[in-house]
Amino acid sequence: MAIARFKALELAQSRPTVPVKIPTEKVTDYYGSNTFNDEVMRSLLSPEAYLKITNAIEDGKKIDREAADEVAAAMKSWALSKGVTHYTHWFQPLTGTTAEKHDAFFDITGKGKAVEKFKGSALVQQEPDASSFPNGGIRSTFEARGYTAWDPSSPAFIMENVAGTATLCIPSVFVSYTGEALDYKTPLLKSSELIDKAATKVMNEYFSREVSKVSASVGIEQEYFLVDEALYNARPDLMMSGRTVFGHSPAKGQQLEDHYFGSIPSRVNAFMVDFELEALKLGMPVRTRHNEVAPAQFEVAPTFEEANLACDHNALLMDLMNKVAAKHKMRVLFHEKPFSGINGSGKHNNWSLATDTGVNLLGPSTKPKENLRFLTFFVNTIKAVHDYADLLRASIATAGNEHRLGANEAPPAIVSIFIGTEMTRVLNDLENLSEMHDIKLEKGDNVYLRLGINKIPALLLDNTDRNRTSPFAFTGNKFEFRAVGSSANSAAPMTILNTIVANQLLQFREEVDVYLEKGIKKELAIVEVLKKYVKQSRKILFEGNGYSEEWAAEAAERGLSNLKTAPEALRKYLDKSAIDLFSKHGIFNEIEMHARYEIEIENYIKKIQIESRVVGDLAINHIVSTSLKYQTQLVDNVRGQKEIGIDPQYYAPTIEIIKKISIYTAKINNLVDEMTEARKEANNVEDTAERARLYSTKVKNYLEEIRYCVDKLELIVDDDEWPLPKYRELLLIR
Ligand SMILES: NC(=O)CC[C@H](N)C(=O)O
Repeated sequence: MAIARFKALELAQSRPTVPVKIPTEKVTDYYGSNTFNDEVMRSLLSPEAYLKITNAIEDGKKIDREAADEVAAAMKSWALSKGVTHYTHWFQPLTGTTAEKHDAFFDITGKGKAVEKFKGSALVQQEPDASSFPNGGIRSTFEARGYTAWDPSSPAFIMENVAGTATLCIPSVFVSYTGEALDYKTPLLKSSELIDKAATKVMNEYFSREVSKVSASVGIEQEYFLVDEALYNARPDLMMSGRTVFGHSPAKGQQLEDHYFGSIPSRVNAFMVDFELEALKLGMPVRTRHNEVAPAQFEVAPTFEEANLACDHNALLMDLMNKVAAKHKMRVLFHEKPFSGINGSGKHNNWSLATDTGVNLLGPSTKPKENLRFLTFFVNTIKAVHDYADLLRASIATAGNEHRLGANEAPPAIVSIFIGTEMTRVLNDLENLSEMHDIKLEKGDNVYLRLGINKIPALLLDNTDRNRTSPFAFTGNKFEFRAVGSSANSAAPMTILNTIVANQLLQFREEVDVYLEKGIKKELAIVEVLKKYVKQSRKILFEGNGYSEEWAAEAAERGLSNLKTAPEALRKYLDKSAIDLFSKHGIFNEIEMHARYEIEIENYIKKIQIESRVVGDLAINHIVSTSLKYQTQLVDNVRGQKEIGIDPQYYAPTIEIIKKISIYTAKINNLVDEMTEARKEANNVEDTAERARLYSTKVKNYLEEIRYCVDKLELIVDDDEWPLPKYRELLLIR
């Protein structure tokens, strides 16, 4: 009997729901209580220091040494009062997880006495050894220095550790000794500044002088799977690669559509309540929880926040979920496709632009003037996505997402935009407007009426259609970038989106200004440029089924890219147009672009390499060995039947099973050998792009072929002997 599997099953089934201590106070009383927030700063800092730090938060102004010392002292006393013993610069290196190195607050004086110490200099900058973080060839190991620097715009927070201790975490950027970014946050901050400048200029010149800041906001829906810890531990593939490399689909998967929004199982509910509680204390506005489409799949969604904060919070939330799940004897799977054949997990990024005067620039309005503003930002976003679709595709390209894209409500690899029937009609009307110079305005004429812009209906959110096969969908007052994978750091795609839209807005201004210089009325000039953009961007708009073969053919005809594999997509980072765009705006220099490409491509190779090794090991040690043992039992059985004179027609089917086992096990043995050879061949290739190509084609194909044989054996071999928890067992979470 497959002892480990059945033990795990028994354990999983007998687990009690872990009780959660619910605070007696209201959420509003403890929301953000573990953050060094505005209220805390106001109460602990001198008015001068408070002003300096708020300027730094809002306008990115530098903080002088004196103020930094004061903030550090305040942070320290606040943290100590909450039982914190250590502090760390908390950053997001390009590994995809968060990093922290804890230092104690106490120091030893010359006389050997312990004193509490935390200076402004330690708050502002730290110098971790950077040599073990991915750098894409920027630094050689002998020049290992890297710096982390405090990002005052994201509040410091207290992370409670399982052992009952707590650490003060200071959100930071991470750069190399020579100044290149080695993290996700640095370019995101730069892109936020860029889009602020570009959008504010457009607002000030054409729509409102009052606006002094525009921020990109993001609401990040996080999908994930939960698996019982014992079952997880009995699946080496989950442990090592984050996904199941084998597993026959269960008789009942998601086909009855009875899980989505269904009642949440009690253990899961306790887990959700528990991590949300911690998240709320950390100032994360988590508001929504529900069952997702696939069995054992769930979602958590906070309301939107400023992009940098939203991305920090999402990275922190994932970390928190992992920690809290351990308490509940569960594991969170953030992989994009942990189970084949059912829904994968995305991280839908709901992106918009908001002014400091409280206006959502992607929100349509009933007022004609405001609608022209809405159309300006709406159409410019479409144009940006049209022009730089490949970069958006590159920004979500990973080994995990490659498994997800193209099926089960995840978008395909072709980037297109869905805007719904209402907005399609509005853009059609806009495009069909007569030439601007044909519009003769009489004195007292209403320009909006003449342009037909007054007619845009206020779109009701509920009215907007949904299209789950679209990678980039307008959902009434924001764009939802659905293609982002569930394990991704959102800062990467958001950096790209901010940059391309900012670049587009700057271009828009130049084009409108040409008309203005000719003395043409502002509204007409704006409409004329938007009209042109709609015409130019037509091919990216698609309302139909993104999975259909017709769409792939039509997209090709339209000239849209269909970058099926991650290596093909990542290569777009090295196009001249991409390097020019990012260096022009100071987001990435050429060295950084190459480094990011190298890191992503290496990561891709390593992931497939790990999967391939896991497949090889499991197939031989677990599957083939078990199958052959079972086959021997069948052979003995047939021999016995023969011996006692049973009519051969009755054991002929058993002989068929014996033959099938021989066929599949032999095939697996051969395929595993060939796959190992393919890996060797790929590993010998110096050029990373070519190596990645070999992994994404040759090596990866073997994974599927081997899986096919293993899944067939799963249907034949005695259930009592099957070593790996089956899909129906893994997916049954209570
Ligand atoms: N209901 C949904 O939105 C499903 C989304 C899907 N899980 C994805 O991969 O993105």
